[in-house]
Amino acid sequence: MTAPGAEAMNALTYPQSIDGDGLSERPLLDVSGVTLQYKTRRHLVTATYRVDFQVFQAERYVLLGPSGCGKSSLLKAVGGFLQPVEGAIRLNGRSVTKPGPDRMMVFQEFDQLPPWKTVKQNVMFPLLASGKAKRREAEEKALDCIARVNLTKFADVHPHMLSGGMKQRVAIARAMAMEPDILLMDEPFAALDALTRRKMQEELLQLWDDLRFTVLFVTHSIEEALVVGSRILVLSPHPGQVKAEVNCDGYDHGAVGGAEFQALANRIHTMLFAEDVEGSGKGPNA
Ligand SMILES: Nc1ncnc2c1ncn2[C@@H]1O[C@H](COP(=O)(O)OP(=O)(O)OP(=O)(O)O)[C@@H](O)[C@H]1O
Repeated sequence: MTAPGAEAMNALTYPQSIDGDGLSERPLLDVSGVTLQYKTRRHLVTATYRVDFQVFQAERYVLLGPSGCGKSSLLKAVGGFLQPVEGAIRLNGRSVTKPGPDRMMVFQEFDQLPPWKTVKQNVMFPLLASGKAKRREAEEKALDCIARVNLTKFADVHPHMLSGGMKQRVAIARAMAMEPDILLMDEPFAALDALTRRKMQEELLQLWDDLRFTVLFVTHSIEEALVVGSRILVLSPHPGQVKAEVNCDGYDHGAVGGAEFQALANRIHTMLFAEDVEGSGKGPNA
């Protein structure tokens, strides 16, 4: 991976191709002009306003913004759990209208694993429930994914025997077993202590190096976004609008203390809280 220069931080640069072959590549995920709202009995809450972004195959794409800017709502919408009031979401050219096995979610809650199932049974469950695999094939796939996240020794134990980080790895293995087109991760490491969080970030990058999956990752940590991501969508505070897009491939934990990393982190910080929303010209009430 190559470290980007400061000029890599071009706002709203959507590459035609990420493999440099000069050919235009269709985005895997195309989010176009998406406004998301919640209707409560008393209020209409606009969570995001006309958000555009595209994710290409094998990208680690990060949604970054302050609390309440609609990151989770965007992820839910890509997951098919929330319908945009305007705009469109397409995966592989097909409109997203409901949840599907091509998009697997990993949440931050540790309780996402049913405690009465062993690690192996947890990983097998979506394969069996979706009809994607019969028992034998599901078991093989599950054991393979469990091995990839280094939990082979724990395949037959129940989740309460595992640390938070290990449970998170099981959740990732379970999602990966489904071979989704895109992995949706909603602040998956937010509840972990700093050391485990760092380890999990490294493990995710290692897994990505091995498997080159596509991931859409939500965080409100600038440092995490820079380390985990290959591109970052910077969102404004509530309601979330696109501020800029940042290319950040090549930063790892070793880069964190460096001047270049800090300069980029500072620029993103300034951008997050700047008044203007780039490329919009219109507010949510326009
Ligand atoms: N189910 C809901 N009903 C009503 N309003 C909601 C609901 N879920 C989210 N919101 C509102 O939508 C806005 C965006 O919320 P969302 O959770 O998507 O933001 P976020 O950027 O993920 O925040 P955080 O980083 O704190 O998780 C917030 O104002 C929130 O209060």
